[in-house]
Amino acid sequence: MTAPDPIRPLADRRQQQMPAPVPAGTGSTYLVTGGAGFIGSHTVQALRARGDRVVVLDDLRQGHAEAVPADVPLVVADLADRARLAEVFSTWKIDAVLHFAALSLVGESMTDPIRYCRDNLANAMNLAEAAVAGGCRRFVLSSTAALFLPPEDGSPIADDAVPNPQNAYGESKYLIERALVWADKVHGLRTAALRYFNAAGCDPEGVLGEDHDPETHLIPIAIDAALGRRPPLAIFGTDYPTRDGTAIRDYIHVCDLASAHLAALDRLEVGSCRYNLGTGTGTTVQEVVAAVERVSGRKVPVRDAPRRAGDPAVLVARSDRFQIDTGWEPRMRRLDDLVATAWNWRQRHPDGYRSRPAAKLAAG
Ligand SMILES: NC(=O)c1ccc[n+]([C@@H]2O[C@H](COP(=O)([O-])OP(=O)(O)OC[C@H]3O[C@@H](n4cnc5c(N)ncnc54)[C@H](O)[C@@H]3O)[C@@H](O)[C@H]2O)c1
Ligand SMILES: O=c1ccn([C@@H]2O[C@H](COP(=O)(O)OP(=O)(O)O[C@H]3O[C@H](CO)[C@H](O)[C@H](O)[C@H]3O)[C@@H](O)[C@H]2O)c(=O)[nH]1
Repeated sequence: MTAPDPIRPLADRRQQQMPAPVPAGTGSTYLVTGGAGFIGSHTVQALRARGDRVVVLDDLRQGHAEAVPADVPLVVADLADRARLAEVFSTWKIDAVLHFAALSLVGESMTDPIRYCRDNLANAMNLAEAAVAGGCRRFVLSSTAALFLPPEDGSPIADDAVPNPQNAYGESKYLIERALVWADKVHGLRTAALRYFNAAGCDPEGVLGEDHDPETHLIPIAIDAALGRRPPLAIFGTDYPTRDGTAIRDYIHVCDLASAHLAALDRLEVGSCRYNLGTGTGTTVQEVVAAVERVSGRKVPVRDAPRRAGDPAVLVARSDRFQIDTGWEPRMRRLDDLVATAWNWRQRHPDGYRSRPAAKLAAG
């Protein structure tokens, strides 16, 4: 590569094969896989806000080029493509990898477990191999609460709880965590496995949001049901042993997860680690519905439905160790505030990223 090309307009970026290197500057360069997706794009925003250089790799199967800032190189590639990965690490000097790109739906993993275990593990290993060959020493893995069999009493799950996945998605992430232990022991690739609980909400400015096709996550579905943009919300399970019979999750704001990644990158200077990331507060499906109704001022039409395969009754995190070790803490603690950010995004982008004009995007 010679002199950097100017960043191309959005329409061209979807076809872009290998963008120009980031211009030289100070600070680190981070490779964010899945950086056009929900949590990845918010993390790119946080990295850029503190002045870091970022390269995004995403094949856009779920992600959106519009979610990647115009001046951030976007490599449109599948992690299965090892030659492209090697090219990325030879084009840029990558200081750390943040690995978000994965198959990540609990329900789908219970109908296609082999694909989940194979693709998630193989793609992560392709990436780790390219990182090691490229001299990269830090790797942050998007892991999950689905690693755990929740305690019967519904108490918060600590970082040192023994993993016991209840679905193939969780198993695939545990396989990656295990394999990366060996990448550290043998190759010195330090890894932070961040087990997020339920990521939710959106950028408070309403620039970035959650836009999946199909959407499976509770809060955006409840919002669209309130708006009459989809059928009534199916409540998966009303006979759980919880305060109102619906399942309990720990909803953590996506911007708090993004800031946790910045803290984890610093934490990796000390060595490999694994942490649970949540708020420590459990919320039922019914309580989420009530919050959407308060924030939107609209009724959320609902219907009772059977439990979804692989769904535990209660998943709540203990993340005090991460807070003690790094000083990080979740800032968006009120459910209504969190839901309001998702509502704000939907108001401003009724059709998701498609609502956003490309010209405006390229500018910011
Ligand atoms: N959303 C949650 O509540 C949650 C909770 C725990 C863990 N996680 C994990 O966090 C990560 C990000 O989740 P998300 O909700 O932002 O998902 P997302 O689907 O919005 O983002 C994932 C991105 O990765 C890309 N991608 C997927 N497979 C790819 C491949 N083979 N090659 C290149 N790009 C690929 C997609 O196009 C998408 O842009 C995932 O690894 C997920 O397992 C998410
Ligand atoms: O239409 C819906 C959608 C969801 N739910 C319920 O709402 C809760 C949250 O479901 P989501 O689909 O929003 O999120 P999950 O808990 O299934 O999974 C999310 O968090 C997990 C960790 O807790 C994983 O990491 C996963 O990647 C991520 O999608 C669950 O009890 C689910 O059964 C419904 O009742 N109806």
